[in-house]
Amino acid sequence: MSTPHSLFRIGKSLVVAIDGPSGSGKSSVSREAARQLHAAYLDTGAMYRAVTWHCLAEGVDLGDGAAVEHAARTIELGISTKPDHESMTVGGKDVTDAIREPRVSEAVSAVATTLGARSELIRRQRQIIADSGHRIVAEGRDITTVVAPDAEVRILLTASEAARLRRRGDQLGGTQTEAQLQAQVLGRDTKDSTVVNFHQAADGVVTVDSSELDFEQTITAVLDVVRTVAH
Ligand SMILES: Nc1ncnc2c1ncn2[C@@H]1O[C@H](COP(=O)(O)OP(=O)(O)O)[C@@H](O)[C@H]1O
Ligand SMILES: Nc1ccn([C@H]2C[C@H](O)[C@@H](COP(=O)(O)OP(=O)(O)O)O2)c(=O)n1
Repeated sequence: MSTPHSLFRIGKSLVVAIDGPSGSGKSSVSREAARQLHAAYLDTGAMYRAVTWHCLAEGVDLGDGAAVEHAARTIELGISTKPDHESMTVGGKDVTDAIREPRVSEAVSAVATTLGARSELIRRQRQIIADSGHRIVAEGRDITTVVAPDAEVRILLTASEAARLRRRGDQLGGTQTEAQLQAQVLGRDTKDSTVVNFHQAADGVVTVDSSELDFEQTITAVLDVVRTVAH
C-alpha cells in the first residue's frame, strides 16, 4: 500500500543530494536523515580530506596539481557508507580522526581546487552512489550540480556566517581562536568557491536555511523536503 511515508520504505531507490558551505550542518544532518530514510550516507568532504591527509603524510607538494591528481588517482580509499559507522581509510590505515585535524582543514582547499583530483573523486563518488543501489544521502559542495544532478531530491543547506562559526567553534570544543575559525570556515569557503558554487541554489534545488533552526528542526525541514519533492 502506498502511504505518505512510502519513500521511507527500505530498498526503494532514493538519492538525496545535499550541498552547502562549511558548518551549515551538512554532515550531521545528512547522517541523521540517512538513518531515518534507511539509506546509505556519503560524506564526500571526507574523501577530499583523505587525499589531503595522504599528501601531507607523504610530502606530496599540494601546489603541484599533477602530483595531487596522481595521488587522488592512485590511493586506495575506503569509506564507510553506514550512517552509524564513521570510518575512512587510506591504503588500509585508519584516518577517521586524523582527517578532521585543523592542519587538514587548513590544507584541503588545495586538493578541492585541483580539477584533475576533483574529476577522479567525482568518478569514485558516482560509483559509491551506484553501489548503494541508489539509496543514499550524499553531501558536499557539488552533489546537487555535478556528482548527482539527477538526484530525486536536491537541497542546499545554508546558515548565516555567525551560526556556522559558532557551530564549528562548539564542535571543536572551544580550542580554536576566532581567527582560526574564520580561516577554517570562511577562508576555506572563499577558496573552494573558485571551483564550485555552493552559495546559491541551482535550478530545482531547494534551499533549507538552518540559521534559526536547531538540529532537530533542521532534520524535520530536510525530511519534509524529501517527502514533498520525491515521488
Ligand atoms: N541546525 C543546527 N543547529 C545547531 N547546531 C547544528 C545544526 N546543524 C548542525 N549543527 C552542529 O554544527 C556542527 C557543524 O555541523 P556539520 O554537520 O559538521 O557541518 P558541515 O558538514 O556543513 O561542515 C556540528 O557540531 C553539528 O552538530
Ligand atoms: N563535494 C565536495 C565536498 C567537499 N569539498 C571540499 C571543500 C572543503 O574545503 C573540503 C572538506 O569538506 P567538508 O565537507 O569535510 O568540510 P566541512 O566539514 O563542511 O568544513 O572538501 C569539495 O570541494 N567538494
